[in-house]
Amino acid sequence: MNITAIILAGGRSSRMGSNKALLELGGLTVLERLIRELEPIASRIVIAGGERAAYERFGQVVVTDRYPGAGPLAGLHAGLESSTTRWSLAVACDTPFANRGLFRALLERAEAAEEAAARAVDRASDLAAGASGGFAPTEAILARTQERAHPLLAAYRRSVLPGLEARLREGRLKMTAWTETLCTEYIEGEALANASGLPLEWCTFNMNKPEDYELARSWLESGRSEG
Ligand SMILES: Nc1nc2c(ncn2[C@@H]2O[C@H](COP(=O)(O)OP(=O)(O)OP(=O)(O)O)[C@@H](O)[C@H]2O)c(=O)[nH]1
Repeated sequence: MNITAIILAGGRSSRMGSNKALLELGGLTVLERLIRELEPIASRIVIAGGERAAYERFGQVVVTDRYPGAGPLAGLHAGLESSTTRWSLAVACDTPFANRGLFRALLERAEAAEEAAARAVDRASDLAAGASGGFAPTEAILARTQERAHPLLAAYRRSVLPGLEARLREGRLKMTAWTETLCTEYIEGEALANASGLPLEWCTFNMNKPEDYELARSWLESGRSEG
């Protein structure tokens, strides 16, 4: 199944004090690391948000938020709007260790969800007209660790777009409040660690503050983070 990858790279990076997407780790910017990991998985990579000029050199599609200042939900919206595939991966530009193993696991779950949806449609057409069998297709697959679900290490079905846009119009911008309304599956615990080949704490690690960046650098230097 073809899948689009959306890297969210807008926002203010106010806690970091400089653009998180362009922080360097192991000789590459975080954005380049993510692109390298996504290229074998995704048919198209979209960088959502931020200043177009800052990202054009990476050779990917760059899209602008249609709801500027509305945060990650607006970035996901811009990316999904430009996506031409039924499912899209979404990843934050501040998760430096998200890797192809994790992305492949999300893609495989999306494929399984799509097959289940297709089977349900077949079953419904065998039943009396109008009967749906009560099946609700999976619309989102999220990584989840003990502390929380990670809506920006996830896959989304394009069908979430109208609901997402409605929330943006209403100014309801909290991402987890929105994902809780979706029909969601999770990849968690050992499955996450196995897929990534990384310690669990690294899989979803994101860098918000300078000390997080320092920690990521020290992990990388210790040689433990290369999968
Ligand atoms: N396209 C887009 N992406 C965003 C926006 N706000 C945040 N993001 C992205 O969403 C992810 C999570 O961002 P946050 O850490 O919540 O916010 P931030 O603005 O990057 O950082 P802070 O200013 O420190 O809160 C990162 O990948 C950001 O680049 C936005 O308004 N538009």
